[in-house]
Amino acid sequence: MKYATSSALTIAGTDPTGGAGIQADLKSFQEREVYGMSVVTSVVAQNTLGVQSIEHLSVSFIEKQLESVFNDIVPDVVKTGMIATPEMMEVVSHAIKSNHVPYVLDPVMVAKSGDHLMDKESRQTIREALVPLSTVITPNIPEAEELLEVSIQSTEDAEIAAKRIVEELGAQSAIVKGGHFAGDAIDILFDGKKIYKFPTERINTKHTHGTGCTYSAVIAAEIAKGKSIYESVAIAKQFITDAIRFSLEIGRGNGPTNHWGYRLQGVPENKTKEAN
Ligand SMILES: Nc1ncnc2c1ncn2[C@@H]1O[C@H](COP(=O)(O)OP(=O)(O)OP(=O)(O)O)[C@@H](O)[C@H]1O
Ligand SMILES: Cc1ncc(CO)c(N)n1
Repeated sequence: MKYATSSALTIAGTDPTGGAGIQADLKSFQEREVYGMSVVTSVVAQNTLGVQSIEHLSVSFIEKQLESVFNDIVPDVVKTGMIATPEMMEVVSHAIKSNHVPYVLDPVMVAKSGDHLMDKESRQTIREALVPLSTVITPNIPEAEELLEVSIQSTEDAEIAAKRIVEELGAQSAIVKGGHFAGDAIDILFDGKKIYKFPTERINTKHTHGTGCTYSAVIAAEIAKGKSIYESVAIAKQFITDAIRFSLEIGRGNGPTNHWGYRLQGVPENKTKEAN
């Protein structure tokens, strides 16, 4: 028997330790019961301690991978993460434009460890080549600051930033994530009409490697199923909160989130450990 499914394609870099990048995206798609596909842009030697080295695939080979996917399975959504150079952005932009698919843009610039994942020129190109194509863009505070060349110090600043990313840079909707603020983790969504706030209590943990990748991948998975932006963000916010709350004791640095954390809600304490 064949079983109908939605599908999602991530175009991003890798994390061989499985917490961020393509690996986090595929785990998230799977948890949300969406068929996951991936096109690799850069192979990153990284772990929970930081980034050790990066090798970019050639633009022509990225293009070949995109053709292999789109000539066979047109995804219900595309999500992009690490796209390191302007040339890579051009081929990705072409694939998204010619296939008219919903597009979740995670403008990955710097890893939690502080290592740069994108060169300086690309931070300019992303604004022109990718932001106007996005159904939703998911910057953290430093990324929103970089996109708009402003300083964001408060939730009110984040609201203004989300609006400006839509009205001035041309995204259809924008979520400015509050993970980098002190206090509650409040994400701000502007969907082109209204501002919505998604607050959660900050979980006191250092294990937040790959939170942004996981969050945007879940948003993408829900959009693939036809959910609204608001519903997709609400589901993703719950998912990432549980993934951080039940983060895994693995690795020697800032450990990964737990992609099956949401399944542990209500599981007896002896089977789980609160993150700390
Ligand atoms: N300590 C925390 N407690 C609760 N929620 C958090 C915490 N840290 C991040 N979040 C939430 O996780 C999601 C991802 O946001 P974050 O700002 O961490 O992304 P990011 O910096 O792009 O992540 P990364 O670059 O490491 O993948 C947001 O919903 C944010 O509010
Ligand atoms: C490949 C990749 N994409 C995104 C991030 C952001 O956390 C990371 N660390 N690595």
